[in-house]
Amino acid sequence: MPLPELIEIVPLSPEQLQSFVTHKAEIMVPGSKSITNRAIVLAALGKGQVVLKGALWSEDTEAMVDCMQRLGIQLEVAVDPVLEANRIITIQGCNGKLPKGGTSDAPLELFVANAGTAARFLSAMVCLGNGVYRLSGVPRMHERPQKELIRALRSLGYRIETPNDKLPAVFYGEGAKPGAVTVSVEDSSQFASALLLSSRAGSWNVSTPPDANPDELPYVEMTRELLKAFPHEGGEFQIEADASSASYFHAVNAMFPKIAPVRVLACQPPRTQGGTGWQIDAEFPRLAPRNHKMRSTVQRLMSFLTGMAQRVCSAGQAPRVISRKTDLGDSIMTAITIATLSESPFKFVKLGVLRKQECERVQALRDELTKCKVDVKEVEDTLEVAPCEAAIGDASIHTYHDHRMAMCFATLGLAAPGIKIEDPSCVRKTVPSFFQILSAPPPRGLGVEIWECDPKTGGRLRKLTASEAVICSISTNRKSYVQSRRVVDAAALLATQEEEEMSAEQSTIRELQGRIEALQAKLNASVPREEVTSLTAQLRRLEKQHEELRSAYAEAMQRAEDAERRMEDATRKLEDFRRVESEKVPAAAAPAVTPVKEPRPRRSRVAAKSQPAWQDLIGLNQPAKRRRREEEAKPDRFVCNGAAGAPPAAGSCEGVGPDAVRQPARGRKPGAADPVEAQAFARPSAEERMEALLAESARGVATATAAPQPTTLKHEDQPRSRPLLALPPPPGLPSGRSGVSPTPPDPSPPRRRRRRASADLSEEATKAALAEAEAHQVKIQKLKQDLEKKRQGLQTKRATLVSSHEGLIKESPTPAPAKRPFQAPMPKVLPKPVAKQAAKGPATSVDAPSESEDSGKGSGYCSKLSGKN
Ligand SMILES: O=C(O)C1=C[C@@H](OP(=O)(O)O)[C@@H](O)[C@H](O)C1
Repeated sequence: MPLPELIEIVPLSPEQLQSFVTHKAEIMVPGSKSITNRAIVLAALGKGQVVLKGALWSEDTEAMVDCMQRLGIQLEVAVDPVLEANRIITIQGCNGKLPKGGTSDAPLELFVANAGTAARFLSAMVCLGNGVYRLSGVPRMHERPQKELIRALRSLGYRIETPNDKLPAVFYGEGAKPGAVTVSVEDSSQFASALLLSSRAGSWNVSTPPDANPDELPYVEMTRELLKAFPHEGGEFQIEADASSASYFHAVNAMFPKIAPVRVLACQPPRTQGGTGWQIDAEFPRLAPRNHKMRSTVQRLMSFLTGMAQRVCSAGQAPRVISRKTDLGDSIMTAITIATLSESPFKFVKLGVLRKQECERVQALRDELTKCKVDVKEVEDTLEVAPCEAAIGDASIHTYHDHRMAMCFATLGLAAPGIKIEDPSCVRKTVPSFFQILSAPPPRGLGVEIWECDPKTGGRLRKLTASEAVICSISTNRKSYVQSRRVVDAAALLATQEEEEMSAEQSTIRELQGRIEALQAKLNASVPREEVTSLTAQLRRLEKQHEELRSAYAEAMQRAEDAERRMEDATRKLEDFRRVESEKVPAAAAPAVTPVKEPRPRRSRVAAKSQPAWQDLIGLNQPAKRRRREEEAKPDRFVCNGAAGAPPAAGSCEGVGPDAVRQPARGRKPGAADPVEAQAFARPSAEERMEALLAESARGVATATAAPQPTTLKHEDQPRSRPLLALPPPPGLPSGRSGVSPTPPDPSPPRRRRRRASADLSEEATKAALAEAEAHQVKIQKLKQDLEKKRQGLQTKRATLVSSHEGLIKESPTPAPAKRPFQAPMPKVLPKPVAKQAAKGPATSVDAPSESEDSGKGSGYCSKLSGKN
């Protein structure tokens, strides 16, 4: 049964503390994880049978034992009568020859959970095997460094396959390969330890870089010392209690120094006090920050005097510095957690490796201590902790699956109230019995009150008994161990399979993405950006000019129509005048002829509009027009004396038409005999007035046709010889306007032509403008054709690329990309409308014009290209 999700540690009460004055808690710390896992490797590679006593039984050592069994190493796990938390492990050495190995198709799977020692030590060891091995762990283990070790092993000639120099990785066991190797310990000292542990069997000469300070390599030193002390040919080996695990109980003494409630049993003293010195953390009791408020009077007086002396010497209290490299190992986390209880500030330095361990420990410590209102600062790889001014505690501690985070803060909770530990079961990694020791009644434990809390509200639910505080995953015999392993294995296998599937999917996705990017790049490269841009700009310019011409043309037409209207008015007036004049002719002089107007198909205004003569409209053919009008005014036949249909008699009315009517008036000299006539002739003659009106309308036409020309037009450049009206009309004008025949020869006399000089000029201008418009249009057509060709080429390319991309998508076995509808890669450089069309998909390709194109509404690039503008 695992521990509850959230527990609260109740600080030791004054009564509890008082009870420890007379009866200290006597705590046995389980075996060292580091030594246990080293000893298992050494025993497995050795010759005879080795019995390991006091071996730690925790997640990390279980992982190692399990891997050994998978490798075919004969191994027995038995209860250790000395300490429930330990085991006696009997191992039959394989003499450097691993019995089992997999194939490249089915490598032998080794799952190391989050055990750094198992991961590193086994990486080196399996290279000595015979076959293929695949090492994997929990996700965090796959993030932890492995690169330098893999590099070193490769340099010795071993084959290792890993995409990122981390786990999971496949190792090819090729037996011993004598050679020398230097390995850096910057990321982890375990790299050097791993090589050293297998160095005897592999005939490797392992060294650390010459500049590496041996004092900074306590764990490598531990390995070297073990190599010397281990019974490689068989025998018994006693594993020391774990000094790092002991640090939590020594910390209780440091927090309550006056009472020092705990006696920590079976732990090696520091080397200076006759200990083996294998474990750097044996130094913890000496270096641990002490809670000054809880010190005895003598201790406080001593501390006061020391502080005074320090203040006098350094004008301020210098922080105490503790280094992760030379002073403490894993137990530095314990020191950091309780440092705030000391009266002096602390500076913990060289913490870089902590960032790459079970979690990012520097940040984790900083964040969780800050939650507890501890004044802690992270400066590069240093944590600076100030003495607490106010009360600390009252926080729910996130443990990041890190056993040491849980144990450090639970320890702090014995002095600081309101500390709750999330996921306390994570202590199973190295001290599964940790909370059992805390809660067990003295002298086997500290009798600490532990509450199960509601994970949501944080409220207390119930007090745990000591037996409930045990993590039951600890198996007591081989059988239960095997059973528990099966469960763990199944879960691990599932996790590994899932991970493999995921990574396979991810790599397929990555591959596809790469191919898409390559295709996109290819597509981008195939589009001649500059050319398209300049052609588009040119086209826009020409379209603008064309537009200007069109509006100028329309304006000119409007003015011409106005002029024509005025001309018609003038003609009407003239005719009226003539009628009046003719009525004045004496009846005798006038032949008795009544002009009968035959109905003739006269051009209606509407008809005239639909079929106008261009010259008529702008007044260039006024004489012709006038003749036509006069022609129309002429009676087709004359009725003499009321006899319709008979030709007039010779001498009387034969051949007499309107001219005959006019003749008398013309022949007469305007004189004063007739006052009415005199008055009439005092005014300008009809002809003169007609002339004036014509001139006026011609002026109007001239002004109209001299409509503003686009400044860009070069008049002289335009081909003048081309018949003006053969041009297609500018777009937007009624088509009838363009249907007129070429200009007939001008029948007007030279005098009239002179009068029409300005009109002629404007005709020239109009001709030139239209010729220029036509030239532009030809140019535009040409450009459009070019563009169309290019665009079609690009469309074809794009279609090819898209279809090949779709092919790729179809090829892909993964459902992931298929879930997302494929977005055809947009040729970014295409002009907007093309891009729009491309986005619509292949259905609106160039070959199948879009609806908007058909309906003529398309203002897009394609509709323009297909000449619908
Ligand atoms: O060699 C060992 O047994 C260990 C080395 C240290 O790791 P790094 O060298 O990776 O810091 C230590 O933190 C770990 O708990 C045990």
